[in-house]
Parts: sequence; structure tokens; C-alpha cells
Amino acid sequence: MYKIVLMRHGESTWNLDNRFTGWTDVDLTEKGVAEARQAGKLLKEAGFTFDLAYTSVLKRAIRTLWGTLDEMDLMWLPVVHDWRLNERHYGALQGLNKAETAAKYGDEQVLVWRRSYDTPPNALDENDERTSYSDPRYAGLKREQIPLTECLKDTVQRVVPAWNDTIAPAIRSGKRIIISAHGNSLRALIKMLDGISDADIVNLNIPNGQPLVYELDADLKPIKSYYLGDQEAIQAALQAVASQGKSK
Ligand SMILES: O=C(O)[C@H](O)COP(=O)(O)O
Repeated sequence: MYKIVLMRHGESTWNLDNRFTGWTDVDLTEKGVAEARQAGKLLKEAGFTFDLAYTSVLKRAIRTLWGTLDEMDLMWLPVVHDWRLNERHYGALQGLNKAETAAKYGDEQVLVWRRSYDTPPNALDENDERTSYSDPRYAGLKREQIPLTECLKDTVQRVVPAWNDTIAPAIRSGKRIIISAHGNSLRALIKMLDGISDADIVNLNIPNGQPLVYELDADLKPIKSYYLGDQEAIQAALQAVASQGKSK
């Protein structure tokens, strides 16, 4: 049996402002930094340790990993930064307030943009200054690999290869791993791991900074999964994430 830990980054400045973030590289708030440390404390208390860490190329996930590993005295750990674990690109919504967008376009439309499997938000214009074309961290990618918007299905199409090419082989070789990533890149991964249908994935929300343990069998199929920590607080946080896209 293998055990892996998935974790969404702690609260970011744009989580606090309730803005669509996607590939925008915003930092953690003080609360987010504290959540990362608290996650490390919980993992240490529960007897976890790791051999290898995976994260995205976005600082809110990277800094969360740093805080967690620091708390576990594991800052020396090898870390793989993979752009394929980035948040889902939120297209032209990036930067807009979620509740204001719901007031303008309706809660239903915002739910479709946030949670539907295959309807992407409007794309950024190629000349929009918010595109990632000239960002050096994506210099190794072909232009067509850099999204202008994504639905969850598009995110699945990059997260699953990251799993198959690098993460799954590392787990099979016996490495104990932690993945620090994002709400929707983790929804993509969990959809694949748990075989969640396109319709049911709409209901899956991930709270900030809470370690989610997956126990996997020899074929890397989930045996069970559970959040560490205060279960009531986690349920409240899940509800709060679901409500972020409502006008009231
Ligand atoms: O990119 C974002 O705005 C968030 O990190 C995830 O947002 P969501 O819960 O609205 O999809």
C-alpha cells in the first residue's frame, strides 16, 4: 500500500479578495503561510515523512510547500516544479471578483465557469497583457501549450500526463510523496484517481492548506482518502469555497 499527500495551497491574496486567479502568480496571505505551517505540524504529528515533493511553478503552491516542509524539518527534500500542476487557467475571468461576476452574469453561469467539466470561460485575447507568453518560466513550452483559457477537461489533459510520466513512477519506486498544488489541478487529479464522472465533479471542492491523504493499492487505485485535522472546520471550509461564486 502507498500513501500520498495532496494539498491545495494556503490562502492567497486573491483568495482573500475573492478574485479568479488561475495562472496569475499571487502570493500567500499571512493566514496562508500559517495554514502551510499548520499542515506541516499535522503531518509530523501523524507520523508522515516524504522523499520527494511535487509542486507547480506558481508561488502560492511553492511557498505552501516551503512552510509545510520547514515545519517537518524537510527543507532539504528534492522538489519537482511542474507547470502541468498549475491552477486551471481562468481565461478572461482572471482578476475579476467572483461574487461581482455572479451578480453580473448570474450564479448559474458562474457555477458553469467554475465547476463544469467542459465549458471554459472566455479566452484571453492573444495580445492581452495577462497572457503568459513572455513569462520566462514557460520559455520551454510551445506557444500552443500555453493556455488562454481552460475548462477542467483541458486541465485533466495536462495533469494526467504529469501523473503518468513522473509522479506514478516515483510512487511505484517507493518514494513517499507530497503534492502541493491548486484547487482545480487537484480536482483534475482526484477525478482521475477516484474515477469521478464529468457530472459529479461539479460538486467537488478543495479547501486551502489541508493535507488530503490518499492510500493507494499496488495499481495506484485509491483504497481510501481523508483529510487530516479538524473535520468540522474542513467541512465549513469546503462550503465556503463552494459559496465563493455566489452573488450573495
Ligand atoms: O484560480 C482560482 O481562482 C482559485 O484558486 C480556484 O478557484 P475556484 O474555486 O473558483 O475554481
